[in-house]
This record gives sequence, structure tokens and C-alpha cells, in this order.
Amino acid sequence: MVAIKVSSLSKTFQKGSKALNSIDFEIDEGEMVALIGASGSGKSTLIRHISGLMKSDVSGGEIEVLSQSIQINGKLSTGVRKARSEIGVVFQQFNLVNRLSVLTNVLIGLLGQIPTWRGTLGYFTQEEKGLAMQALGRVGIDHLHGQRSSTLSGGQQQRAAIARAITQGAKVILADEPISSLDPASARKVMDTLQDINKEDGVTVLVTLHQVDYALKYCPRTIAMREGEIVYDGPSERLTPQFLEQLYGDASLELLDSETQDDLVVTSLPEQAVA
Ligand SMILES: Nc1ncnc2c1ncn2[C@@H]1O[C@H](COP(=O)(O)OP(=O)(O)OP(=O)(O)O)[C@@H](O)[C@H]1O
Repeated sequence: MVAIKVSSLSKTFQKGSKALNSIDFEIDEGEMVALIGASGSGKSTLIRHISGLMKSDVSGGEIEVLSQSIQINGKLSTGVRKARSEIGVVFQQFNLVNRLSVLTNVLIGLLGQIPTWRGTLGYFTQEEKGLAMQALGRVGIDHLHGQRSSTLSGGQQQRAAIARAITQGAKVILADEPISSLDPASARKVMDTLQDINKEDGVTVLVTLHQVDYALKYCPRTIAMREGEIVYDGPSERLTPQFLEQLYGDASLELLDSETQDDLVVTSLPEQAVA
């Protein structure tokens, strides 16, 4: 079954800049796909459209998630609330309500499924709390359940956001630059967690990444964007530094980690220049 279907999606912001230009792709259930591109290429805009947080141009195409319509030609579909209940979104930051405990933040994943009065009063059953604790255990931070969210490190906050998506029962996770402000060790933990949920539970993951090395390590498929268009959609392993240079020119350096950049500079210098 197709998990995410994007057809002829276009978005023009007010000053006339086209952030998305007739984007088409499909992602099957159970895939883990990287979305890469230099800054400003349209990755976040695309994620916001798929999650129904932003509307496309009028006659700007169509998006379906798990065969449920999210939006058509700039109008959110009537079933978008139900469709959203199956989509977990993890942002780069501002994922959690700082003044609430980690456990309560994770329980927020249930808000779409319980009566409004219970959500408003913050009344959750023991069974629901058990589910949330299990999810926190899954991402390795159950010992932090009672802490205020503001006290967590960046990587722990991302893992709490993933636990919220697990508790929500999300079948699709959209993660928008979940590791871009993290040190390498924390970034690996977050990516390991996403990979675990993808492999063990079959959850479809679309993750935007700034650097291609994480795409190579974790995602069999990469969609690469440039100036609002898809310039590559295929196996991540084909994204060698040389191929990235063909796709992006000088901007490709932004997508490579510093070690790979150094290698490239050395190998591309004339012999006599490498004294
Ligand atoms: N709310 C907005 N109003 C006007 N222009 C916007 C808005 N949001 C994004 N844009 C523009 O749309 C284009 C795509 O932006 P977007 O944030 O999607 O890129 P990105 O690939 O996610 O970049 P980054 O990696 O830096 O987050 C950019 O030119 C940006 O300036």
C-alpha cells in the first residue's frame, strides 16, 4: 500500500517565490526515506504540506497519506483530522511543551483519540500512562519520565517526540531535520530510534536531513530537492560526492560532512598543489 502520495504539488509564497514546483512522488508503507537538499530547497515546506499544516496553491495538486486525502488544490480535506491521527510529526525544535513533564508530553500523543474533556483536564488512565511509559522505554528515556521537558538535552527531546508519535500509534512519521542541532552521538541515537521503529513496527519514515552521510547510513532511498524541485529520487548509495556535485554544483559541499569535504578538496587539487 502507498503510504504517502504527492501529485503535482506546488506552493508559491506571497512574494512570488515558488517553494515547491509540481512535485510528484510516492512512498510505500514501511519505507524509510531521506529528503535532502541545500538550505531553502523546500524540504520543510514539503513536510508541512504532507502533515496538513500548510496549504498548497489553488490548483496546487494533491496529497494522500495512507489513501486518505490530506489536501487537494489548496483546500484541506474533510477527513484531514482523522488522517492526521496516523501521522506523527517530529520537528527540529519546539516539539514539547516545556513546562510539562516528559510523560505528559508523550501522553499528548493520545489527544486525538480521547474525549476532549479528559485532554483538557489532563486526565489519563493507568493503561494510557503504561503505554506512554512503554514508548519512553522504547526510545531509552523512561527514567526521565517525571522531569520537566525543558530540562532534557536536545537529543532526549527528539526521542521524547518520537515516543509521543509511538503512543499516538502513528503509522507514518515525518521528521523535519530532527538531528540538525545535535552532536554526532545524539544524532545517531535519534536516527537509531527512527530506524528501530521503521524496522520493528513497519512505520513509514520520511526524514529531512542536511547531510547525506546519515541518509546513506539509515535510508535505503533518498529524494533530493533543489529550488523546489526533485532532482533525484532513488537508492541513497548512488549519492557519491561526485554525483552530488553534478546535482548541486558548489552547493553540494553543504550536504557533505567535513571529513568528506576535506577528501574532496585534496583529491580535486592538482598534484603539485598537494605539497
Ligand atoms: N512562510 C514563508 N513565507 C515566505 N517564504 C517562505 C516561507 N517558508 C519558506 N519560505 C521560502 O520557501 C523556500 C523553501 O523554504 P524551506 O524552509 O522549505 O527550505 P528547506 O529546504 O527546509 O531549508 P532549510 O534546510 O534551511 O530548513 C525558501 O526560499 C524560503 O525562503
